[in-house]
Amino acid sequence: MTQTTTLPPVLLVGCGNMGGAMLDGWLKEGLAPSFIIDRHRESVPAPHHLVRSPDDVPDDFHPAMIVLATKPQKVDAVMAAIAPFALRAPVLSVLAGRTVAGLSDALADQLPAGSPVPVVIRAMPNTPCSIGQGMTVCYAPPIATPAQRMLCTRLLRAVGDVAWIDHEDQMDMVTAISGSGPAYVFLLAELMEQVGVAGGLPPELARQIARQTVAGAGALMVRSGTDPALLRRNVTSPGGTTQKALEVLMAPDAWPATLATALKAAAHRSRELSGPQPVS
Ligand SMILES: NC(=O)C1=CN([C@@H]2O[C@H](COP(=O)(O)OP(=O)(O)OC[C@H]3O[C@@H](n4cnc5c(N)ncnc54)[C@H](O)[C@@H]3O)[C@@H](O)[C@H]2O)C=CC1
Ligand SMILES: O=C(O)[C@@H]1CCC=N1
Repeated sequence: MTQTTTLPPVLLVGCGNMGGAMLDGWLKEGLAPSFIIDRHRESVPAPHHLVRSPDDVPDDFHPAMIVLATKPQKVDAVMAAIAPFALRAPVLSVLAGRTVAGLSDALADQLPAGSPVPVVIRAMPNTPCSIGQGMTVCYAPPIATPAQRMLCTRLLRAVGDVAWIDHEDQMDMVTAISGSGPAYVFLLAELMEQVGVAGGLPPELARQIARQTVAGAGALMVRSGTDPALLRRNVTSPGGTTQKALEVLMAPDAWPATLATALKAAAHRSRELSGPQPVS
């Protein structure tokens, strides 16, 4: 029998691709009545409430967690309105780049002098959260309490795996790997399909074999618990077809160099996003 978890209420600010993926996962697990603030989303299922602005959230709503999931460049617009809620509940930010100190200062600037310091916890999830297969890495500053960290783990564990880091600067490389990573895997499926079609396969067949190969390989890695290097060797017959392809892909100036360059570019962009954002 499946046990239904009831997750505590959240105030979700921004419900696009990532906020929506987390919400999808939380809804499947049983989320207590929550408020979702988004300008574009059309509906959320009852008993949850969709509003267009933080000003539309009733003062007597007491979320267990405020989850920030707007674009990093758009979050400043909501800081003033969510600051009062940040006095009652910790803020969980999934924004790429934006640091705990930067977000905490931005919130504190909106509060009366002498107010308690808002607690901001940073997380980097990914879109497979929507099916409970996410990977989220979290960082909490020393002022966050064990209970607040546990609450983050509980919410994020409901939508996938969770890991914690002690050094916030590691979040840039985490973002490059697991935050952006699903896009690289989807690109692999896209490219294999395109090469298949260019090589003369019927498009439907090329699509089927590319997608199922990516899905099946990921599932095998997880379910077997086997090291991916061994799984790769298990496919590679000496003198066979795979070896020929891997000699191309694993050449030092091929995938090892390309992936390193790509991940460094993503991590660099994450660091850039921590700085002042242009007004848009
Ligand atoms: N898309 C992804 O795979 C991941 C995204 N993130 C982070 O999640 C955040 C959101 O990214 P996406 O979901 O991809 O963007 P998105 O553009 O799909 O979603 C952002 C949502 O915020 C809403 N929004 C914008 N301004 C608002 C405001 N003032 N008040 C209320 N809602 C507002 C928009 O209507 C939109 O639905 C970003 O900070 C990103 O760095 C983190 C991990 C993975
Ligand atoms: O592309 C981005 O900036 C966000 C962060 C990780 C995934 N999407």
